[in-house]
Amino acid sequence: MIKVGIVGGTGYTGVELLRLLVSHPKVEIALITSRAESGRRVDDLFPSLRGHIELGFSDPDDAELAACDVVFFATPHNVAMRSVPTLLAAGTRVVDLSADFRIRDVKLWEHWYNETHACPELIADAVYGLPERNREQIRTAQLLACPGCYPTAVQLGFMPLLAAGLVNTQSLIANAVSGVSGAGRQAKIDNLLTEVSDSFKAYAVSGHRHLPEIEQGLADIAGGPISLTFVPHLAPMIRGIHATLYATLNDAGRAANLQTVFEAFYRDEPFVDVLPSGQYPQTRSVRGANTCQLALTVPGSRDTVVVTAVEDNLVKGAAGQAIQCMNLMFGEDESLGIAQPGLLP
Ligand SMILES: NC(=O)C1=CN([C@@H]2O[C@H](COP(=O)(O)OP(=O)(O)OC[C@H]3O[C@@H](n4cnc5c(N)ncnc54)[C@H](OP(=O)(O)O)[C@@H]3O)[C@@H](O)[C@H]2O)C=CC1
Ligand SMILES: CC(=O)N[C@@H](CCC(=O)OP(=O)(O)O)C(=O)O
Repeated sequence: MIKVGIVGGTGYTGVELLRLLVSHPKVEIALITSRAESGRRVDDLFPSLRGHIELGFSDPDDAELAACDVVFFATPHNVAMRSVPTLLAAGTRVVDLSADFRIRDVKLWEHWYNETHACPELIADAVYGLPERNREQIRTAQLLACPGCYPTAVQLGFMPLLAAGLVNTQSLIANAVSGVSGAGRQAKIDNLLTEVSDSFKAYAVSGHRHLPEIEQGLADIAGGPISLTFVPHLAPMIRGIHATLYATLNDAGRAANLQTVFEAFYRDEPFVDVLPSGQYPQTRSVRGANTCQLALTVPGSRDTVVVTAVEDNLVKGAAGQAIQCMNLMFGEDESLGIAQPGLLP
């Protein structure tokens, strides 16, 4: 059994890790931390887990965490990087759902996250946890940086086009829409029901923290610099991300059968589903599932290809992808514990 610790078990990604891991056949949850809820039973705070878990929350303690095989950090940025050196030295593997190790350029990270990085020397050792891109490196990773929720949808949507060199790399556009759980569980006036319901807005238009992460990933795929306009939006739904991606086709792109390109690219991927031509994905189809559904269209047979991509921000955008990576890291079937279809209605 894989002995698992979770730091940040009271947040939305933390409780999603719990929901999925309690029925994972190869996992024993050993430790779940929360500073605010230390001492309280997990199923008292989350009655949905009654009968599934007997543990209580405890304060984070690196020595106790180091007794686990793997520790998930479902914490804000600037938390994992304080513990990672100790855990790695003890031989404990780390899956970090936060942004601490996602960006290779430490100065760029410090600029966007407004912090000094606590262990810049370890950033180069971190493997970016997008299995569709880095599967082989993930298998041997000691330190895994899980992608952000928007970056997962945007990279999966653009990847087949960039990998095959079918679009202009300097004029990419991503309009992405998130449900409110993307902002986490902490109390904020902006996230009150009365503020977000029956409304829709763009935010961080001048620059979102996920922009450098997405640009880094897309440049790796394209094999050279790219330029992206990324506009996130908030929609009155609990879970889900819908990304609408635009790219200008080059000569090779105009000549290609793009539906065939996408289907071939993702044919062997268990968690990326290319819809048949003419269908468009909906967030409701992937609620609770580790699936990213994609569709592509060239409106009016002109030069712009439009890709629409959906995922559950808490599953393929966070906890599900983290478990997919853990499965790879421990030599298990990649789909173990995360193969459930979406919840409907
Ligand atoms: N929500 C989403 O859709 C996604 C989130 N992420 C990333 O995952 C991480 C967690 O997000 P989310 O679950 O939404 O966050 P939440 O705000 O919902 O939860 C944060 C958790 O971290 C704990 N925590 C906060 N500060 C510390 C600290 N200094 N030391 C130890 N524990 C701490 C909190 O518990 P306590 O304070 O009691 O210790 C709480 O359990 C973030 O980095 C986020 O950016 C990534 C992809 C998607
Ligand atoms: C709706 C909403 O507020 N979403 C969050 C997503 C942030 C996130 O999860 O980002 P990191 O993992 O990089 O911290 C936001 O836009 O800030």
